[in-house]
Amino acid sequence: MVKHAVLFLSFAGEILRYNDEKVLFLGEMIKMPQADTPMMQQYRKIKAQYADAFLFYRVGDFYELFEDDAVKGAQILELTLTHRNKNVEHPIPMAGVPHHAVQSYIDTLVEKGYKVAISEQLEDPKLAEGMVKRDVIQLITPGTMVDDRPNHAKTNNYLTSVVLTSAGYGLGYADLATGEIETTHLVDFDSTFNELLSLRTKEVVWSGALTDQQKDYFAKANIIISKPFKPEQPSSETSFVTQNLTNEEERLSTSQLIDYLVATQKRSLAHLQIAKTYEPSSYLQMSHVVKQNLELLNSNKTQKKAGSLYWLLDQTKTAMGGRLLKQWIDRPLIRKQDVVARQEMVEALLDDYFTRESVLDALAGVYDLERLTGRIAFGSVNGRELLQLARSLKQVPLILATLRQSQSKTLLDFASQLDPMQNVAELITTALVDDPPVSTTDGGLIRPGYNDQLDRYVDVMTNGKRWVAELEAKEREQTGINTLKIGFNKVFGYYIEVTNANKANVPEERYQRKQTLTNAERYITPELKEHEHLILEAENKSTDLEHELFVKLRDQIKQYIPQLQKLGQEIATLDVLADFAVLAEKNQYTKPTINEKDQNIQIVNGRHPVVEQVLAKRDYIPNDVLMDESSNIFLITGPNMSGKSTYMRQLALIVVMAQIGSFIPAETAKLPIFDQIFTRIGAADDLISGQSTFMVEMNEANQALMHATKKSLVIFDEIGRGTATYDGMALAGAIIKYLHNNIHAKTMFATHYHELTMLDQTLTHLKNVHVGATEKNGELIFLHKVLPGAADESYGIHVAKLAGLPQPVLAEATTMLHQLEQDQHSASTKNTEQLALFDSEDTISDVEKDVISTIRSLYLADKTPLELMNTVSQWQQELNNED
Ligand SMILES: Nc1ncnc2c1ncn2[C@@H]1O[C@H](COP(=O)(O)OP(=O)(O)OP(=O)(O)O)[C@@H](O)[C@H]1O
Repeated sequence: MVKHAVLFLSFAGEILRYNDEKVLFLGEMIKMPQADTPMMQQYRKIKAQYADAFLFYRVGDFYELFEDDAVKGAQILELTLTHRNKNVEHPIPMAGVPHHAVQSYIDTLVEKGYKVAISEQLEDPKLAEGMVKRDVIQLITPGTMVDDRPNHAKTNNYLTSVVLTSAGYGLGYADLATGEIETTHLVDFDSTFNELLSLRTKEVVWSGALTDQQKDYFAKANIIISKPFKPEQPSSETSFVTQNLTNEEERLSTSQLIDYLVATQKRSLAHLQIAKTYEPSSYLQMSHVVKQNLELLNSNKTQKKAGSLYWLLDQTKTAMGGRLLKQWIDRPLIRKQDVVARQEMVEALLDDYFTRESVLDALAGVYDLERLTGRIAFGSVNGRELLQLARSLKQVPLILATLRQSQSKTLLDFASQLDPMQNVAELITTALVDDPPVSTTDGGLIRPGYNDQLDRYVDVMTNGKRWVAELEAKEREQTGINTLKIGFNKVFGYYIEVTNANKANVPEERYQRKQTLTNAERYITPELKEHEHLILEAENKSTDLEHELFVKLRDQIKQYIPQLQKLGQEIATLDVLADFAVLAEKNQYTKPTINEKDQNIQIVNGRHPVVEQVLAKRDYIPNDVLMDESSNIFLITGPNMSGKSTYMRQLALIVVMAQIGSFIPAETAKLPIFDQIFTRIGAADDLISGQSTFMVEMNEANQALMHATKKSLVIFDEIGRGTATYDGMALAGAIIKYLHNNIHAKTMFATHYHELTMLDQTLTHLKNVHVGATEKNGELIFLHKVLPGAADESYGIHVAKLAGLPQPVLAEATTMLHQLEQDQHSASTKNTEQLALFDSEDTISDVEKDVISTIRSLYLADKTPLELMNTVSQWQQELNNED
């Protein structure tokens, strides 16, 4: 009995869940072997087209997952895994989510790198004959997810697309939320992959083959690779977006990108913009690793925004400004006039307190115009969001009026480009009420007076409701029942309700009993039903009409998408520049003078922008950076923790800030324009390529040696640490010499190898500097001041003391240090001689040259081990004879 009850309950559950399906069909489903039900056949047919996605299959009020999707989905989403018809031999696993909560489940899956295909019922199940038609209405993937959560608003989500032709790689990317599209062409896989990392893409549409190693790189970088969709005919969107592209790789990759968007989105994409081309070399180039090392967007430790340059700089008022600032940090400028144009705006806003404050106030009222245009294009915008658009547009005249009052030509010029688009604001505010509901289909959206027909319906409804209120009063009087009331519900419509206590006074001849409750009876009368009909009809018609009017309004605004996007970009620019002005004032930043004639750096009292915020400001010790031709390379020594890294990073961050147009943390500064920044900083292993620390170190050094120019900035922190001391020192020395003789890039090189400080005797453009520290009563005091010359002592033991190592260990280390210093005195003299070799190939004797050339030409496979030993012994003799 109990078993039967349980069975019944489980069927009842299914019936409830499928209450939108035909009952007859339900019966069929339960009786038939599951694999053969028409529904499962339909499911499988759809699933076959979306094999790499979770298929969310709509059944009534639920989205169901079946079979493998159900098993995997239940685990990831923590859903209860059930089975369809547990009695058959192979019950089908299933798991479901209620339709109203589906978004959070989709977000979770997509964030984890999966794709989700949404299969909807395409007809009303009540009207459908037989099987309800279903199909996928959208494929949501990591690169096409439009994340509307507020804390994601300042982040672009770029879908990328790559093609490979005989001429090289084409790369296109789009942010579906805002419609921005850019494209470029690149020569090799490495630079393409680096660009993908810089874009922080989660999904790349890739045509062509990939090696296992390349696939591995993508997997480690959490980038999923999707196959392109190849349409039979180019879509209108593709033709529109690619209309200006002449380069073949750029055109192909962008077409592939848009084809993918069209195929997955299956909805209007009217907000997609005409693709812009860009050259990575038109910006200050930094590899993804360099950006990470410099903590431009995320802190190295936490991988979060806090502690990064972006974190420091981002006080923008709008999400659009936040996204633009990120893009600027990713791509600093390299043309002086572009930097100066931004600086002029910052200066104008900084100098004019009134203008700045009024602009900031107005910006605070501006919503995300770019993303709103996306929602308008998709057709998913609601009344509240259209009003957000209108309210944002109403801020533009305020901004304009403020800018126009200013004395600054730069601000006046900026104002002259702004189109306030008040016609769009008017369209919206005349059509919509002040506080519309979220839904666009339930009425309550349109302002009275906007449409005559709608006003007439509203009249009927209000009159009808007034009539009902009057009827209630009249019935109370006639029956003498004071508690009589007229109510409404969706099932019974209007009814008269009388409590049980007053039942006896009901005029049975007029009232018709409709429903019995525990405490009351409900009645209807013919005249009440007649008015109900009128009211409901007007209500139905008015909600339909309101929706129709709303869609018309939305379509009207759709025509203005390009202008709205342009305005969004201009407001974002103003937002970031006003932000720079605010920071300049708050943090006492100064405008750097950009020099084009030479590569000299003159920073007086510079500060590290992030470290100075973290420390109490008065604790930060400013430092100069004065580098000219005669001092292209700074060799920096000093104890651990003294501030070597901070000093070097300070320069790199100041360069980035200057080239995005921001003012910088210094008293005064003259800076050249840098073309590239290279870094080797810290011991952060390269997680993506899985290389060892030393290999990463050498690779990064190699990037600089191969690609740096006179105009580049090279920051090397303790190169050579990852291998044996002399090995490392020799490599470090050779690298410095190569940079010095062949590249002439501005270089900062921090090292613990004291022996390297000798290089200043032979390398004329190298300058030793050290970060000062002093001892007081046996304690180490960091001065954090960068001073000329090399540091003369290693303070390792003092740092160990600061770290709290036990006293006996410190005492023992001190004794051993003295011992080693004595023992190694002669050895170090020899090392110095060895190092001198870097600069003295000429001092190699003829015998040594002979030995070297024999080693070079020796073909090892020809020799037995014994012969080799004899050869080596002969060399030894020759060399020793020479000594
Ligand atoms: N100019 C400065 N003024 C004040 N404090 C500073 C300054 N420079 C560095 N510091 C402080 O010293 C700490 C250590 O600095 P940093 O990491 O640059 O030292 P380092 O010499 O590179 O050390 P290591 O050789 O161990 O890598 C910083 O976290 C910061 O708190």
